This record gives sequence, C-alpha cells and structure tokens, in this order.
Amino acid sequence: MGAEVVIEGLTKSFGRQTIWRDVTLTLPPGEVSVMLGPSGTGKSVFLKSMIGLLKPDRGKCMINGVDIVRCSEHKLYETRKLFGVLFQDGALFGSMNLYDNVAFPLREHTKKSETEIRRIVFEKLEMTGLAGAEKKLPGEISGGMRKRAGLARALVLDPEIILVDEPDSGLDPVRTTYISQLFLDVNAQSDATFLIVTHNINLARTVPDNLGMLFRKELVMFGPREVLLTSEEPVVKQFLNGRMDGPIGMSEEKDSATIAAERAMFEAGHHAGGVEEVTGIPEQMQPAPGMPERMGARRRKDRVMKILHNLPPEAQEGIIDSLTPEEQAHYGVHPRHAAPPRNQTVQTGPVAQRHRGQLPSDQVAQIPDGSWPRTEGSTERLRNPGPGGA
Ligand SMILES: Nc1ncnc2c1ncn2[C@@H]1O[C@H](COP(=O)(O)OP(=O)(O)OP(=O)(O)O)[C@@H](O)[C@H]1O
Repeated sequence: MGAEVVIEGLTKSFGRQTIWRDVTLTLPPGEVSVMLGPSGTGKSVFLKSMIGLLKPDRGKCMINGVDIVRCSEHKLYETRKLFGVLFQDGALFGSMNLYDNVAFPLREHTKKSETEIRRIVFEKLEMTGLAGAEKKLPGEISGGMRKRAGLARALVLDPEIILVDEPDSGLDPVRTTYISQLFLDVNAQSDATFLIVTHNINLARTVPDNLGMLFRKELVMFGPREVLLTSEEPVVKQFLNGRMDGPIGMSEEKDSATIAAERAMFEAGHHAGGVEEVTGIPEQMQPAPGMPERMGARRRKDRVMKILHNLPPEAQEGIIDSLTPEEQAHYGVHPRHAAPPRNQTVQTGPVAQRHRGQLPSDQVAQIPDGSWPRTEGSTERLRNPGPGGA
C-alpha cells in the first residue's frame, strides 16, 4: 500500500515573496489526489517541497514517520526512494535510449543484475504501452510517449508515492485522457499514493478521489472530489468553468475594483469566455477492464463515509449517489430523492462549513472491522500490505 503523506502548516517563501502559507492536508494512502491552481500559484514548488528539493520555511511534511522538512540528509535520501516523480517533459536524458533512461534509477540506486534490470525495464515499458520502443531516443518520439517513458522510469523502484507535474502540458485532450487512464491503471496495479498537479479541468473532474486548490497563497480547500466539484466558492467555480468572470485575473488575482468593472461588462453582454456553466459531479474514470480493483478507491469509501456528516450537503448527496444500492444499504444511507426506508436514519448532517485542508488523521484510511464485504484477494492485500506497505 502507498504511504500516507501528512502536511501541516507548510509555508514557502523565496526571499520576501511568499508562495503559499499554512498548507495543511493529508494524502490518504493509495488514493489519487489532484492539486489545482492558476498558473504561478506554486504547484510545482509544492511538489518540489514534498520531495525535499526545496526547503519550506515552516511546517511539517510527514512520510512514514519522517518529517522531510527537518530530517537529516541521510533520512531525506532514504525517504526520497519512496517517490516516483513524473516531471512535465519526462526529464529524460536526451542521449540515452528509452531502455537506458528507464534502467537509470535501477543502476544508480540498486545492486540488481543486468538480467533483473532487463526484466523490470521491459515490465514497466509494457505497462506504459512502450513495448518495442526501447531503442528510440527521446528526440525521436512524441511528447505523449516521452511522458509515458518518464512514467515508466518513475515506476522502476516501485514507489509508494507518485508525484506528477502537469501531465497534460503539451498534450491534446485525447492523449491527456489516455495518460489519465494510465495513472488509474498504475494506481490499481501498485496501490501507490498519487498527487497530480494540473490546471486541466477534465482531468480534475474525472480522475481523482480528492481535489484541492491553491489560490492567493493559500490552500482554498482540499478533500473528497465531491466537495470541490459542488463548491460555491467564486474562485473554484470560475476555475472549473475557465471564465474571466471572477477573482482570478490575467496575472493570478484581481482587486475588487477590477472585479466590479468586469462584472458590469459581463452583465452588459460581453462574453466571459469558457463554455456554458459546467456543474455537478461527473462519473469518475475507472481502471481499464482486466485491471485489478483500486484498493485506494475501496478504502476511500469507508473513509469518506466516516466523515460524511462533516461535508457540505451537496457533496454528501454526490457521494451517496455514487454508491451502488448494495453499498448504500451497507452504509445505511440512501439518495436524498428516494424515501428513507422505514426505521432508518438518514446520515446527512446539517454541516455546511467551509471544508478546509485536513482530513482528520484518525479518519484517514482506517478500515472498520466487518466493513463492506471484500473479494478474497482484496481482503488479503489489505491485511497484508507486504514489504514496504505503510
Ligand atoms: N527556485 C526559485 N527561486 C525563486 N522563485 C521561484 C523558484 N521556483 C519558483 N519560483 C517562483 O514561485 C512561483 C510559483 O511557481 P510554480 O512554478 O510553482 O507555479 P505553478 O503553479 O506550478 O505555475 P504553472 O501552472 O504556470 O506551472 C513563481 O512566481 C515562480 O517564479
């Protein structure tokens, strides 16, 4: 199982420029999370801080009991081995063919024989749809293939946490969906914890279990996808619809006078851009047929049902609607539009509080005893996460 990442009060500045402050969130193990944010809000800086390439000024980033903000160089080196990182351009060595690029971390960080390396490299190339391309140089392949090669390389050390920086950059919408499918397939096969930073709305709406957003040097929110997708926060709504109408401006944010002047312009009929308003919670993408079930998604159901009463009503409704009738019966909930069965209480709380940041750590990915019935294999994996399991 992937590692849990607990971030508390993280703050990063460059000189006098604060990039973001007091970021608090938990990446639940084995789940897929996406961090959104307008350009320049510090998403890449956030990823780099998580792997210790940049040093935050304050706060904690705990991974398997190690605070990577304050730990020794040796601990940091060891903890970094838990990460696989896919950079925007794949970050491949231009003079090495794909085979050597993918083999590189194994040759650098392990004592594996060339036979074993060959087995692993071919396995990861196959997994990322690159079988047969091993002799190609990065300059001879498309941007999409370069990203998949970067992913193959990120996977060779069997990471517990996979960080992805703007997977859609330079890709058309269809290729972006294919690489999103690949992330979910890899997640199903590895149960690794994913964090993807992007401003791609399609990806954000359909891929992750959890969604967050950075804006104005703060984490606007982070939590189950249904919370952000049903949010009434102006900045979230504007971002999800890609419109000019709202607090996000040409260079990150607008002052109130500009917002008011633009509002008047849009009310007078000027097109605010974007398409018609997109609302609601689209169905989440699933692993391709033949892939194992996503254990992270299964654990998430238990986790989210435990915090359901703390979520805004629209998010509660979306979560309940996404369950099968059997799951709804198991958790003792039913859709708001259906009449409650007799003698059964509806678990929809009155809480409409702004859901900021943290999923309480005592509610993250704890599987209750006698929980939702599991298939044999999945029960086994949950009980015995195996070597390297969190
Ligand atoms: N090493 C650095 N030294 C000084 N400033 C930096 C450094 N790295 C990033 N920044 C600044 O931090 C801010 C956030 O940059 P970052 O690349 O993280 O934004 P982003 O949200 O990933 O943007 P985009 O979506 O456009 O990639 C920018 O103002 C950038 O200039």
